[in-house]
Amino acid sequence: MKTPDCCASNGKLLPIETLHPNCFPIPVPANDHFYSRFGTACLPAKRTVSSDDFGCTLKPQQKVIATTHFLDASLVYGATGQTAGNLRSFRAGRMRAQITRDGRMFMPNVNTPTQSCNVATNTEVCYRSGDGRVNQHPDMAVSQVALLRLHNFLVTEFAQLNPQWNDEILYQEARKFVIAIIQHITYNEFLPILLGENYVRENGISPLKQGYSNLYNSNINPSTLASFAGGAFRSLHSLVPSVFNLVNEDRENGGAPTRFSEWMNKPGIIQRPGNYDMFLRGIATQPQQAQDIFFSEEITDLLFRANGPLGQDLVAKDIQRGRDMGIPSYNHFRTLCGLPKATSFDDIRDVMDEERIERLAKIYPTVDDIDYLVGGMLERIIPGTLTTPSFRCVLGEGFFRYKAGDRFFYEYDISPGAFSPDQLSVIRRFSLSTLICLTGDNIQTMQRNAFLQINPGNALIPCRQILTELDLAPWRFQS
Ligand code: HEM
Ligand SMILES: [Ca+2]
Repeated sequence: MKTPDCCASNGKLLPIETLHPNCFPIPVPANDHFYSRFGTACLPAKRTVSSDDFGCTLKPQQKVIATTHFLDASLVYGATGQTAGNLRSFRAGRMRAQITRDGRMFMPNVNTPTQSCNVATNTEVCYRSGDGRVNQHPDMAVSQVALLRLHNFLVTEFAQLNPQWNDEILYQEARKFVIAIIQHITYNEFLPILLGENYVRENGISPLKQGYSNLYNSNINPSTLASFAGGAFRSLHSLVPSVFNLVNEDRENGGAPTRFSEWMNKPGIIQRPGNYDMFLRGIATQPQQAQDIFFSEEITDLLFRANGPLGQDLVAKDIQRGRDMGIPSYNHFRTLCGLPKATSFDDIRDVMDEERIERLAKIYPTVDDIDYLVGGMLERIIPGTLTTPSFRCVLGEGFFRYKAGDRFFYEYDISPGAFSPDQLSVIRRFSLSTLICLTGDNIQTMQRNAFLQINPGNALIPCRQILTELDLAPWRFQS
């Protein structure tokens, strides 16, 4: 096993005074259900990058976000001009891509896969995209392939509609479209499921059905909230499955399910014949794990284990990250989210079951010590949502700000590049199922709402039918 950073090579804790200041290891109790088998008393963890690391002495210290704050498709195009430039072909607006011998498009490979992926040779697949996490697991890679294919499809269509458009115009128009559909799918299909139909409607989060939105407010800071990235949004790690089902057109298993921890940082599996479509159908078919206090052992015991017997614990890391980032305690978020401040453990009964409160009271000295992530996870789920009261208001606020604070958001007409009303109605009809149908190698059917299970009210329909809604005529330039 590789010697872990910030822990002794035998898996024991090092004396705190000998640690590098950026070390923040996680102590493991001797009776841990898994790690104790290996005699591990210490899980390596490092402090997050902060304003201090950039020589900024202003206090309080702030964490630094390595991507962009906005929903701007930086996973596809990169978060800096330099990355964006490296990913473009500078020909006909296209993104760089690799085309397999049988004509299928994937992201280009990094130069040294052995350094970036868990692969044995530099000839194996390991992708380059706008976000380093592209290779983290097969579904992440598949989602990025879909967006890359969408971009390169759009530039071909736009060039036919507008033979006079040059590389730069084609690239920017396609990029604008891809950003808009990520925003639209997120706000129209995903957030009602996460936060609840009524909540998104009542809090300005839902997209409009027609016309331009006037929600933009230059006083709203759209930066990612620490409590959002370092707390509330991580709660969805509970949904992560232990295997990915490979789903064929009959919605049956078309191959052995792939075990998560065997395919972390090893994306080549998606290029095997038939697999790209089977992963993509799997995203829309396989149920997620429940949003609850249970997590897959693939991520609590075996995260990034490479080929070894033990890995990292994502949930322990998430809790540690909250402390690292100085996220206030659970009680603080109760008051922010409209619940009364708890003066004792008994006061949390309004949102939490007794048995969980008792367990918390055994671990934390006072009710003010409960970590935000832990308290939020243990609250009762709000019916019709995937979240709890102390998470929902932070998630809602975060997503509200990404929209109300982004003057380029697709529903506004305030920037010179705003969509025309006709273009906007095409974007508004675009769904995750459109993306899957359009970018699959040979996917024939999809349910209308790909976030929800196939059922009589959300039945499989031909992709042909879904794709008739994608009419790009409004992109014909009229002078
Ligand atoms: C599918 C498998 C997933 C894996 C293996 C995974 C893994 C990770 C890892 C390793 C981190 C960094 C932990 C740290 O050192 O602080 C992280 C952070 C995070 N994850 Fe996940 N994750 C997954 C899915 C998700 C999902 C579905 C969501 C929410 C929709 C999510 C939201 C987040 C957020 C918000 C962060 C913090 C990012 C930041 O602060 O920049 N993750 N995840
Ligand atoms: Ca779960």
